Amino acid sequence: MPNILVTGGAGYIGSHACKALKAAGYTPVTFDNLSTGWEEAVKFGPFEKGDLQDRAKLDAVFAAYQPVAVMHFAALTQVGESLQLPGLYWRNNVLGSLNLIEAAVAAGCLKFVFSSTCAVYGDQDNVVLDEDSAQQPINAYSGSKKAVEEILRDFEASNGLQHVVFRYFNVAGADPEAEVGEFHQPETHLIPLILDAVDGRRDTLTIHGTDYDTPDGTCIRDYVHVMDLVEGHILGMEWLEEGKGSRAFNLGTGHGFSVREVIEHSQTVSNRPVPITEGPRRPGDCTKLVSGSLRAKVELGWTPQRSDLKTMVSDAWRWHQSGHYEI
Ligand SMILES: NC(=O)c1ccc[n+]([C@@H]2O[C@H](COP(=O)([O-])OP(=O)(O)OC[C@H]3O[C@@H](n4cnc5c(N)ncnc54)[C@H](O)[C@@H]3O)[C@@H](O)[C@H]2O)c1
Ligand SMILES: O=c1ccn([C@@H]2O[C@H](COP(=O)(O)OP(=O)(O)O[C@H]3O[C@H](CO)[C@@H](O)[C@H](O)[C@H]3O)[C@@H](O)[C@H]2O)c(=O)[nH]1
Repeated sequence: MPNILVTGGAGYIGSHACKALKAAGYTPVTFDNLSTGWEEAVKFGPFEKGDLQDRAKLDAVFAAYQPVAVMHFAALTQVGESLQLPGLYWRNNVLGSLNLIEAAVAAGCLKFVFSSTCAVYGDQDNVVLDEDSAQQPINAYSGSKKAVEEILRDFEASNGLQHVVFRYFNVAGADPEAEVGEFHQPETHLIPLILDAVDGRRDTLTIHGTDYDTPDGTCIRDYVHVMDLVEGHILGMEWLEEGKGSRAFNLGTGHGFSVREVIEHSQTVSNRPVPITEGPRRPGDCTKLVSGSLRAKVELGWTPQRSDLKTMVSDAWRWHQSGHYEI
C-alpha cells in the first residue's frame, strides 16, 4: 500500500483522513508533535512524533517511508489565539509549512494536498465566495494559510510541486463509528461546546455576538461533515495522480446556518435543552462564511453524503457520548 505522509494525523481532521486513506488502500504515516493532537487518535498507520520545524526529522521520515504524496493538516487553528500571538502562528504555520515543502521537494515527493480555510476570503458580506474571490484575511491564522498557498505556487513554478488546496468551511461531525472524533483542549468550536453544555460538562454555551447583520443576529457558517471532507481529499489525491495539475477547491455545502439554528438542531438531536448565555462578539470572527462554488462537485465529483446539520450533530453527539481520548 503506498505511503502518504499525513501531518497533523493525530488531530481532528487528520485522524479522520487517516481512516479514509486506509480504507482507500493507502498507508497513512502520521507526523505530529501532539501540541493539540492525541496519540490515541493515531489508529490507522505508523506514527512519527516530530515538529514541522525539525527539518532533520522530516528528512529522515521522507527517507524512511518514501511517501508518494503529502497531506498537510498540521497547524495551529485558533483565530482568537492568532490575534494575541501572531508570531506563534506565522512561525508554526508558515515556517513549519515551508520546511515541510522544502523537505518534500528535496525527497522528490511532488504531490501535496494542503488544508487551507475559507477564512482566507475574510469578511466579505453579500459576496459569493468562490475560489477566485479576493483573499483578504483579517487575522494571523488565515493570513498564515494564504501565505502557504503562495509558497506552494512558487514551488510549483520552481520545482513542479503539484498541489491541491482545499479551503474548508466549518468542519463538523465525527466518524459515525466513533473510532475517532473531535476533541480539542481547550475546545473553541461551536458544536462540541454546545454538546458540552447539553451534558453538563460546562454550565452554558455563550453565543459570541447577537448583533450581527444576519436574520437572527448571530454569525452564519457553512458546516461540512468531516467524513465528506476527507473523502474530498481522497479525490484530490486521485486528481494529482491523474496529472490534472494544481487547483484550489472550496469544501462547503453552500448552505449557511446561524449559531442559533445550530443550537436548535442540537436540542432536537439530543432531546435536551441547551443552556445559553448571550455574550459580546468574539474578536476576529467574520459575519457570514458560505461557499458559493460547485467546483469540487463538478470537477472532482465530490458528493457530500452526511453534511446535513442533523447528521453532523448526531454523529458528533454519538462521539461525544462514547468517551474521549483523555479519560
Ligand atoms: N476544524 C475546522 O473547522 C477547520 C476549518 C478550516 C481549516 N482547517 C484546517 O484543517 C487542519 C486541521 O485542523 P483540525 O481542526 O484537525 O486541528 P487539530 O488541532 O485537531 O489538528 C492539528 C494537528 O496538527 C498538529 N500540529 C500543529 N502544529 C504542528 C507542528 N508544528 N508540527 C507537527 N504537528 C503539528 C497538532 O498536534 C494536531 O494534531 C488545520 O490546518 C486547520 O487550519 C480546519
Ligand atoms: O462558544 C462559542 C463558539 C463559537 N461560537 C460561534 O460559532 C461560530 C463558529 O465558530 P467556531 O466553531 O469557533 O468556528 P470558526 O471560528 O468559524 O472557525 C472554524 O472554521 C474556520 C473556517 O470558517 C476555520 O478556518 C477555523 O480553523 C475553524 O476553527 C462563530 O460564529 C462563533 O462566533 C459561539 O457563538 N460560541
